[in-house]
Amino acid sequence: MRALVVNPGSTSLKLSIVDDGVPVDGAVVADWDGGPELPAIAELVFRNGRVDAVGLRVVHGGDRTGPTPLDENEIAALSRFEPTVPVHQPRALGLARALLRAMPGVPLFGCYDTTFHTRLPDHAATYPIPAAWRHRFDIRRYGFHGLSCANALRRTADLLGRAADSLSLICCHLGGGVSVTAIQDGHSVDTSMGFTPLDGAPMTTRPGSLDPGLVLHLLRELPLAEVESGLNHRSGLAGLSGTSGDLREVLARRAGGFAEAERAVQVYLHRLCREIAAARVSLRCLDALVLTGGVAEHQPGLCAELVGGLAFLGLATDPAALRGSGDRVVSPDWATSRVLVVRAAEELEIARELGTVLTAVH
Ligand SMILES: Nc1ncnc2c1ncn2[C@@H]1O[C@H](COP(=O)(O)OP(=O)(O)O)[C@@H](O)[C@H]1O
Ligand SMILES: CC(=O)OP(=O)(O)O
Ligand SMILES: [Mg+2]
Repeated sequence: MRALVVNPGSTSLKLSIVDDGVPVDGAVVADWDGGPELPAIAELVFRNGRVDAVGLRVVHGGDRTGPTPLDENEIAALSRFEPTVPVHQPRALGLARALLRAMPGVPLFGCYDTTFHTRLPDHAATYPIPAAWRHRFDIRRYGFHGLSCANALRRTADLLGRAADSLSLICCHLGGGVSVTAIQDGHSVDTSMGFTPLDGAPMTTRPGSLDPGLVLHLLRELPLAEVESGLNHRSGLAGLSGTSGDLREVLARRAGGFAEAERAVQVYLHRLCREIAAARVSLRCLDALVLTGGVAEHQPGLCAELVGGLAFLGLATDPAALRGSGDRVVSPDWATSRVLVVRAAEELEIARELGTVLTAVH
């Protein structure tokens, strides 16, 4: 089966062709403005020939436990999550509508970040707020980056020669968005992103967890739209460092001796360590910490700093292994738990999910 995979992230749009589980071609629209980018999609499909199906990463799928065919009704149903996921959901659904028009007759499926977290235990998913609010507004921890977690789990099982459902892992996704997920028995048992992808560790432009009283205070002082845009687009590393929030830029400023950039990195690492330590509480043991996403793939120095703060969990990195490339173990043999760096191959997970649903249909 040849699949076109469309992955709209907060900082880029990634397009891939996956042929029987093997990525054969791709394109990345960096600094993506949210448009449907049909010329880039058309060029990729033209170069590779007909595709059997299209898989679109949709960040919020509610309680959907697997891919669903996207038609006008399903897109309308998914649009109820646009207000709580304003950076991703409207853009993904805009792409869905454009793909339906541009590629009629090719099955289009939504594949969801939330699916991997649908079996979160009740105590991890439930917020301590009035029951009436929880029920009326479907308020619970949904969790995101699940396609990346599923891929990280599969790759870790391969690399460690273990069955996926026997592993206790912490998966740390470090991209435009950042999340930390505790994985046990093959599924998510706790995760740092919550009702929305604003929660958890600081990100490129999002703050991660905040005192709810702080948000209430801002809402008394500023219009809702300004608070919303400030928390989605001007917080996190951007807000701390006065840059775009791209870690390449933050680290370059830090190397140039800018104190705000140094503090930004320290806040980022401290809060990440807190989330990782918190995730450990949900696991029976810790077989491995898996680092994935653009930052994990391209910034070995920062990975070493992060893991340096986690020695109390039995974690360490090996400098020579960190300098290597590809999916790999980067911890020394003497460490109690492994550390791995794995590419965030969400496209492979999406293609795998498509393969499963299409085989079931035929
Ligand atoms: N050398 C690099 N090349 C690409 N991205 C990098 C590099 N170094 C750090 N990054 C970080 O990776 C992030 C992008 O990660 P990625 O997983 O592709 O994000 P997303 O899927 O959210 O768009 C950028 O925000 C950037 O800070
Ligand atoms: C959910 C989320 O934040 O995704 P991304 O990292 O791709 O922006
Ligand atoms: Mg991403």
